[in-house]
Amino acid sequence: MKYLGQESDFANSNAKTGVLLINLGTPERPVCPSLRAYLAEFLMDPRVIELPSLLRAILVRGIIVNVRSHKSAATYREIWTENGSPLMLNTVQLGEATAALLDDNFHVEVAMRYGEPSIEKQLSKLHHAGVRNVIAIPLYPQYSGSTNGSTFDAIGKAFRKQRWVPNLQFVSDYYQYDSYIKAIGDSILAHWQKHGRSQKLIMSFHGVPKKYIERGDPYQAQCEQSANAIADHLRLASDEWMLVFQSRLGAQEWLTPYCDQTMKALPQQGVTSVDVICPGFSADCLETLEEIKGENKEYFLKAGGQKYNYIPCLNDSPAHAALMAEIIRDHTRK
Ligand SMILES: C=CC1=C(C)c2cc3[nH]c(cc4nc(cc5[nH]c(cc1n2)c(C)c5CCC(=O)O)C(CCC(=O)O)=C4C)c(C)c3C=C
Ligand SMILES: [Fe+2]
Ligand SMILES: [Fe+2]
Repeated sequence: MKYLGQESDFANSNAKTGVLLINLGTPERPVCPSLRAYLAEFLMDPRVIELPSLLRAILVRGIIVNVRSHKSAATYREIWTENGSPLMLNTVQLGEATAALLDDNFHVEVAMRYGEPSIEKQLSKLHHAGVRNVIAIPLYPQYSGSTNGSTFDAIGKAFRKQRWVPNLQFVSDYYQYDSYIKAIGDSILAHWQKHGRSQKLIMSFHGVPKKYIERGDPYQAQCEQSANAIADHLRLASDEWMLVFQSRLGAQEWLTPYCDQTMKALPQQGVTSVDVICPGFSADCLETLEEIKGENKEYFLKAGGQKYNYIPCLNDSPAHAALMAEIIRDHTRK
């Protein structure tokens, strides 16, 4: 049969709202074969690497997957916990904390854009629970085609298989929510109260190739607005904070200033203590724990820096769950 569905769907259908919290994904295990599968699925997404498909296949399957899987598996092993990948654990816990704030009219599931649990599988779970209204929240506060746009593609692809497509509210971004800015700002204040304050606050966002912005991706502008709002919330002067972009891949130009170059340069400019936060990541993961908390700390200290404090993501904190619940209520069909 071309479309999925059955007659009992009528009897099962109910007024419940299904919520899907969607994060990027993570390899199944921190070993080379899992990394190969994960990186191939992720990087073959045309939204992530914008190249003609044949060129992308040559680059990804022929080069990146082969070159990167081994090293990437080793870095994942450094952050892996006995319960699995931090990104997965933190996201599942955020889902549970969010569900606890909602009443029985809501059914919350967590999905991953790449790997498991897949968007298709989790949407079908909601369908079997009788849900006729779905709110999908990609867990990236700032919109980029490479993340939020790609998540939308996967939802559309899954619905293309269903006979009875539900109502869908897709949350394109949520960087403008006061509760988001306040949650990040307050987590920085709490960190300062406990550990003291450094000379500069560094806000590091995942980068994207510069040409994506030139082609109309609003990501950079949304990161800048978020960082400015967080700095305003903390009443910081312009020389007390800085926005940087991390995680670039390949030879082309990505958004600047680059995080790694900044960390290597700051001590020479007289900045020897920094607090670093990643406001664009909803859950701690490889990119925050290994790259920011580990690798960039090393660059900074090696360059003469003395104090480098990493401030964790919002993860399953009460303020983060409350933010999710607020977004869900705002997008619930009246
Ligand atoms: C061209 C490549 C990439 C683009 C564009 C990109 C955008 C992008 N990614 C995130 C969030 C995350 N990325 C993560 C890992 C990761 N990202 C890339 C490449 C691109 N990302 C790679 C190759 C990897 C894998 C890790 C590695 O081998 O280094 C993760 C962490 C996943 C985890 O399991 O912990 C997140 C989260 C955003 C927000 C973004 C654009 C805005
Ligand atoms: Fe990424
Ligand atoms: Fe990275």
